[in-house]
Amino acid sequence: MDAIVKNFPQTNRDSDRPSQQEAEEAVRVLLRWAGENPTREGLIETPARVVKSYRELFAGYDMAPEDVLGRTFEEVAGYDDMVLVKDIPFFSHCEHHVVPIIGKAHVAYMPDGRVLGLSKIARVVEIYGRRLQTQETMTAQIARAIDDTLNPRGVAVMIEAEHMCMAMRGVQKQGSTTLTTTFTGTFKTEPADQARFMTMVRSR
Ligand SMILES: Nc1nc2c(ncn2[C@@H]2O[C@H](COP(=O)(O)OP(=O)(O)OP(=O)(O)O)[C@@H](O)[C@H]2O)c(=O)[nH]1
Ligand SMILES: [Zn+2]
Repeated sequence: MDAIVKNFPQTNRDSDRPSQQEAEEAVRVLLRWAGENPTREGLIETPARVVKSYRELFAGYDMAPEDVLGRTFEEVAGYDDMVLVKDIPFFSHCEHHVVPIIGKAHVAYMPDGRVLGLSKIARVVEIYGRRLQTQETMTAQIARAIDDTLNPRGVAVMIEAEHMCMAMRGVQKQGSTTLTTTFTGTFKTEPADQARFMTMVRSR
């Protein structure tokens, strides 16, 4: 088993993937399941468009967080306080219904000599967002990826999101927000650091 599959068990190798033709046929079956006629003019190209958009919406299976987190900087004039990137918007899909999750991630860490390029934090959110998810898993995965690659003194991740599977179907509650947090290191052991993270996330 290669390292990527071991560390990121959701990651599917190309050899496990069905052919484009098989994927398009599956879309035709679902269109028929929904009550449609996939041979009508407006739907002829739809299976090809859907499978193409799946590669984009689920592009996170082809990316590994350690690739984007590998590059770090040490020259920060001794800066060793919290770095927080907040309000990172993301779209994901819930693994139960394959329906969108729409939310924002707030990600902070306490550097230990090294810092990350700021865009790399947003890229990690992208990688995990573009997979089938539960919000809890995604929150923990972002924290763990930064912890493992940067070895900071602590990581704090908060995600706030609306689950369309709760809004458009099922219980049909629009506008409810789910909040999840993962704290490691100093954010876990020092209540003051955790409180400062919360205050900074909430400040406008
Ligand atoms: N914990 C957690 N649950 C989620 C997430 N996304 C969706 N769910 C829930 O997953 C559950 C799946 O429940 P099931 O009873 O197996 O499926 P269901 O019959 O479609 O459930 P309903 O949504 O209640 O109609 C639902 O309660 C969803 O709200 C998530 O990110 N985290
Ligand atoms: Zn769902």
